[in-house]
Parts: sequence; structure tokens; C-alpha cells
Amino acid sequence: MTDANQSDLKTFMEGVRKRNPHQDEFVQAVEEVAENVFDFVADKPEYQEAEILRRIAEPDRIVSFRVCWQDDDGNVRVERGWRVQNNNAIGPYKGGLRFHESVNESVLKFLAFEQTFKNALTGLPLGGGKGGSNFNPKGKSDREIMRFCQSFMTELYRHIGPDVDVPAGDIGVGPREIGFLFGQYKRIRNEWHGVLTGKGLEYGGSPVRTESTGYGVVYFLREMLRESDQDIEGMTAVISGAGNVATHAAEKFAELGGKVLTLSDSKGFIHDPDGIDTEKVAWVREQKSSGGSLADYADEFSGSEWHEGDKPWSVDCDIALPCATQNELDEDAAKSLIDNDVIAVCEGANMPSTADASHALRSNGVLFGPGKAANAGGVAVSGLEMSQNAGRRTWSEDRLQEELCDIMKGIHETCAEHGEGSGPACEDGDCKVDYVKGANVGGFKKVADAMLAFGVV
Ligand SMILES: NC(=O)C1=CN([C@@H]2O[C@H](COP(=O)(O)OP(=O)(O)OC[C@H]3O[C@@H](n4cnc5c(N)ncnc54)[C@H](O)[C@@H]3O)[C@@H](O)[C@H]2O)C=CC1
Ligand SMILES: O=C(O)CCC(=O)C(=O)O
Repeated sequence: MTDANQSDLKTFMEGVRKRNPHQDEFVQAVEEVAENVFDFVADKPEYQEAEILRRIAEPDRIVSFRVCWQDDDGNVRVERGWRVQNNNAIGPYKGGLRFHESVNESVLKFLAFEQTFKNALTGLPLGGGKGGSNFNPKGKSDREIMRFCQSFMTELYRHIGPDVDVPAGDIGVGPREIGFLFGQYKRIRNEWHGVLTGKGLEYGGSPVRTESTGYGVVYFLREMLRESDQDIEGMTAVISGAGNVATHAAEKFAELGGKVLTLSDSKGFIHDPDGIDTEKVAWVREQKSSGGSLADYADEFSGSEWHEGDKPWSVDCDIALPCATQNELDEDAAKSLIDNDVIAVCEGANMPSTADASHALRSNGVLFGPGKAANAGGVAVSGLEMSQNAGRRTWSEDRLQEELCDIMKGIHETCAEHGEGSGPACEDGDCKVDYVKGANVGGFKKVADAMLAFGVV
């Protein structure tokens, strides 16, 4: 990047920081994209003059609302709900809902911003959005969750629609919550619309949506490894998280002949040197969905250990798949992985690596698949769920598995095209595809070209 570009980038980021005070996650996500985009548009005045990135980094709108509900003891509870509609240049806003106590506007803005690029990379006509609440379903009864979801949808329904904005699940929002939300939307509107994805198969859901994010991560990893004639078979992986993405990534990694050494939650991690095979993954899924503790794994499977309060990144491995939450892998964790000669890090979660960690890994020649590319399989199959609903059809599982595989290959190709022969390691003569740059530029170009066509709106 030239000095002039560097100075423009600095001014741009100062503006972003000033307009979004105390929104660290959002600023982090914008900065990661801006570094690559400023370089890309340096000789393209049409994008510069139209201020495309400045416009994408300002959400189209943010709806914030009060959500009142009653707990089982009759107490009135008050939470906050949001929907961030970031950009709909190439299709209706699309992205999940997160219910977790850590949810705030900064987190949802970063997720909606990332989603805009991710959805563009899928090649499907999907804009970017995200929403959620600081409500935490953990420890709540089914009735309490139902009442909360009904109250949340009683406000949200005004802002969504099959051609407007189509939410789905994310942390804390699984099939149970989607059922309650969809039931309330249908009751209020008296219309059956494919207005949410991740629905149950009995009422318009798509085969393979449940597995698609985790499986997609492993398909993307497989493509990255292929570039250097390597294969998952015989490799070891450290995986964080124990939810939808983590367990399906673990299942597919094991199915393809790899050995999964760890899974984790916010309380600690399990290390099983014998490997967490598909049967053990099924046990973890059942244990977590019934509200049980991951720590019990060590009693259930001999030879394994529970590490209270720790993260799994110091365990020796070939591959790391962070699949829990943002900024869970910091620079120290990256150094441990580098010291253990990790080959690849592929992000199942959204922005799980800090900026310093991402830079350290890439500078040291580690293949690095950013979340907006690697975890796009979930929203891609959501896009296919929308197509099925619109056509009043359900496609076969085989067809959807094949489409998912093809879409992940396509995303890999886009990243390779725009990230070829660059990246921090090039300075040391160890040139690999820079998937971060490839994903940022590939996603940006698709959205930017549509925005150019619309003029200044
Ligand atoms: N579900 C989906 O289709 C997609 C999810 N993602 C991302 O994947 C990540 C995981 O989402 P899901 O598996 O769907 O959620 P989930 O609710 O099924 O599981 C989340 C997992 O992360 C763990 N976790 C949450 N906060 C944590 C913390 N502070 N420290 C350590 N562990 C923590 C939980 O214990 C749980 O095991 C999130 O970043 C989400 O945005 C990305 C693309 C699609
Ligand atoms: O399927 C969807 O629309 C949501 C997926 C999502 O939230 C994500 O990709 O982070």
C-alpha cells in the first residue's frame, strides 16, 4: 500500500472510531476489511468516488426495541432486542438472531457487517443483517423461552418479510427458538411465509441446514489443504465450542479420517487423545442440548481430561477450528499454535481470532480461513431454504449436500482469485493465498458493483 493510501485508510478509520464510540467489535471488523479494500480500490476511482466502503460501514438501519416477558414465577422481565439491517444491495437482508447475555449493538453491528461480505461470497442473492437480544436462554424453562420468543417476534414481525429480511439462528437460537418465533409470526400475519430459515423439516425447513455451517467449514479447510497437496486424513484438530457449528465440524472432520482432540464451552475444554469420534460427538450434542455439563465427558470416556477455565489452543495439533465466539483466540493462543507447527486455522465462529492473532498466524505461514468465507455454508443453505420455500418444494438431502460442497468450493475459488500470491508471509518469501484479503475483496466487489449501479442512494 502506498503512503497516500495508508494515510486515507488512517483518516477513514479515525472517522469510523469517532462515529461508533465504544463499539470495539464493530471497529475491529471494519478495520480488517478496510485494510484490503483500500489497497484494492487504490487504482479504481469509481469505487473511491462513490464512497462504497463508507456506505457499507454505516448500517441501512438499526431497529432497537423493548422485549417484556413473564418468568415462571410471574415476575415481569425486560430485555432489549435489535435487528441490524446492514446492506440489501444484492438481496433481502439475511443473517441470524443471537440470544446471549453478551449481545449489544456493537456485537450485532460487527456481525451484520461481516454477514454482508459473507453472503456475497456465497454467490446467492442475499444482503446482510443480524439481530438478537441480551436475553440468555440458558437455565430458562421451555415456557419462559416461548414467552420471550413470542414477545420478541411481536415487535420484530413489522421489520421482516420473505423479500425484506429473513432471520435465522445463531448462538442461543436453535430449532426450539425458531419454532416459537415462526409460530408467532404466522399467528400475527396469518400468512405462511418462508420468513425465517433453520425451520423444522416438518414445516418448511431444508435438509442439511442444521449440519451445513460445521460441514462447510471442513469442506473449506479441505480445499485450502488441497492447494498444498495435503489432506485431512490422519491429521489432528483442536476445536472450540460444543454447539451447532463445533459439533458438526467435529463430526465431518472425524468422518474424513481426521482425529478431533478437543471441544469446549465457556467453562473449560475436554481433551481426548483417543479422538472424539462421531459417537462421542453425538453424546456431547445430547449432553449440551439437555442442559448437562461438558465436564462430565471425562467421567464418561476414559483417557480423556477436563480442563476447567482453560481454552484448548495449547494442545498440540495440525489444525485449529475456533467454533465458539468472537475474539476467543488471541495472540498468545496464536503463538502456542505456531510453536506447535499448526498447519491451518479455519474459523467456524464469526471473528473468533483477534486482529493480532490473525496477523501472527498469517505472518508465520499458517493457512488461515476467515469466518466470512469458511463458515458461509450455513447461510448458503439458508439461501437454498428460501428458494425451496418460494418454489413450494423440498429438495433431496443428496442434492443439498452436493450444492453445499459446490458453494464452498466456489467461495474458495473466489478467495484464491483475489488473495493469490499475497499476504504477510510473502515478505519472507513464503507466498501463500491470503484468504483474508481474498474474502474481503471478493465479497466487497460483488456488493460494490451492485451499489455502483444504483447511483448514490
Ligand atoms: N449456527 C450457524 O449456522 C452459524 C453460526 N456461526 C457462528 O458460529 C459460532 C457458534 O455458533 P453456534 O454453534 O450456532 O451456537 P451454539 O449456541 O449452538 O453454540 C455456541 C457454543 O459456543 C460456546 N460459547 C459461547 N460463548 C462462549 C464463550 N464466551 N467462551 C467459550 N465458549 C463459548 C457455547 O458454550 C456453545 O458451545 C458463533 O460465532 C456464530 O455466530 C457462523 C455461521 C453460521
Ligand atoms: O442462516 C442464516 O441466515 C444465518 C447464518 C448466520 O447468522 C451467520 O452466517 O453468521
